[in-house]
Amino acid sequence: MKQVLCINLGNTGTADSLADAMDGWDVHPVSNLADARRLLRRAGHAVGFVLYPAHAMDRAELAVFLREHADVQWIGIVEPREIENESARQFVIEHLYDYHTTPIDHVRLAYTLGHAHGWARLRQKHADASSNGKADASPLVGGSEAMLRLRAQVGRVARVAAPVLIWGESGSGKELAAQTIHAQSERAAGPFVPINCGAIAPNLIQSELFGHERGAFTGATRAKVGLIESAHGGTLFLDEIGDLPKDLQVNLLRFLQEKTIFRVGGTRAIHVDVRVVAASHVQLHQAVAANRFREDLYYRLAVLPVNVPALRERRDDIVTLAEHFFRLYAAEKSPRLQGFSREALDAVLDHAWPGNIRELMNRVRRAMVMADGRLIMPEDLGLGLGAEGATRAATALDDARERNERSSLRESLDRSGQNVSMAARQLGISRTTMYRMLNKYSMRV
Ligand SMILES: Nc1ncnc2c1ncn2[C@@H]1O[C@H](COP(=O)(O)OP(=O)(O)OP(=O)(O)O)[C@@H](O)[C@H]1O
Repeated sequence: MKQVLCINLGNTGTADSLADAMDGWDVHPVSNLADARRLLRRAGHAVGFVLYPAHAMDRAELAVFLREHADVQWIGIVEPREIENESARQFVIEHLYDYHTTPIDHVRLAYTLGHAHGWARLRQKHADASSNGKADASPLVGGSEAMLRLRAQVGRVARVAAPVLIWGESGSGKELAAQTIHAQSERAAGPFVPINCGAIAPNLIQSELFGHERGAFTGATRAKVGLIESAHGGTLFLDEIGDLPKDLQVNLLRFLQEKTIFRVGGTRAIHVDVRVVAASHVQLHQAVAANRFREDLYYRLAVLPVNVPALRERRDDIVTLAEHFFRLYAAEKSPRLQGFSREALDAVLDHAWPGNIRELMNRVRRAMVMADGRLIMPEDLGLGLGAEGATRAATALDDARERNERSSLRESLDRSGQNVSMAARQLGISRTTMYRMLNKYSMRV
């Protein structure tokens, strides 16, 4: 049965009647956007219903969500009095494939849904064909549906100048997606300047980003161009934007609005022409809700949202990527080593990849050094599956993942003599991610 997502943020009744009346369709109702994201990632719906929300805040969040999932054909259900409203009309025009007013005529709605589904499939085939043709041009390896969608999304946002907000787990490829956006944009000949907002000491971040004038503070013996200025004509990649201290969030917002900066200790406004691509491993709207991130800055940055899926959500890519990294690091291997054994590939497919693509890359590199025969064996990858692998098939994916994550953490800590930095390196994740995971599982070092 074909599946249709139904987003209902607060309206009542209509969603249930849709679920009952749409013969031949499996209607998945959700009442919040976190569930909608989860379901979409899992089922990859081609079409969806959107019940036009009554509250402005819901509408703003929904608009961001719909832009993020513009590959889905959305059909709006709107009350007749709402459609008299210009903002509702604009919403429909910008985000929806079609709309119906209540009371719903289910026969007519079924026609629309059928058309929307056909249209979605046509667009998907077209996107597949064009991204296959350009496969060599994109550094984003992978042929899974999720990856094709990501490549198409990256290509689309590269063509426009608005800010991009990339969300994805640690090591999933956010920076590579940002680099690809830059390389495919008009600014490709300009600089790509990455900044990890979480890695710069709080007392230095202002002058690192905005630069400083000579004598601005003790030790400032000469003027310094900041990272934002050094990206002039190119793209500024603000990684882990959620870690930016709140006082600097104001400065960044001002820069995004006015396109000028002031160096620390300076009085001259300097015009800087950069495109901003930000990334975060935490859902920024949650940081907004918790008052850790400015709402106005969030909406400025999230004009074009891009989701990078976790590796476990695109399992079709795992072997392709493992083989890609094998070729990439071929110079480091012994000439005898030919590739992966069947068992090693099974182990790779069985692993939950908490550290995503970076972990896969590091494990393949490690295995290429450890292997002493013609083929990489499972133990060369250091995945430590064993009994867990056997029981895995019978358990829910999430449970299996949590157990794998725990045991990977424990093993790497044991191997590194409880040294967190070393263990994080072995797992191919950052220290921050490592601490987050230790915290999540209440593990102590
Ligand atoms: N689709 C892909 N194809 C090939 N290589 C990839 C792909 N995605 C990521 N990589 C590689 O995996 C590594 C990790 O990716 P990247 O640094 O972009 O992740 P990230 O999400 O920015 O990580 P972090 O959250 O830790 O900053 C990089 O070496 C990158 O080149």
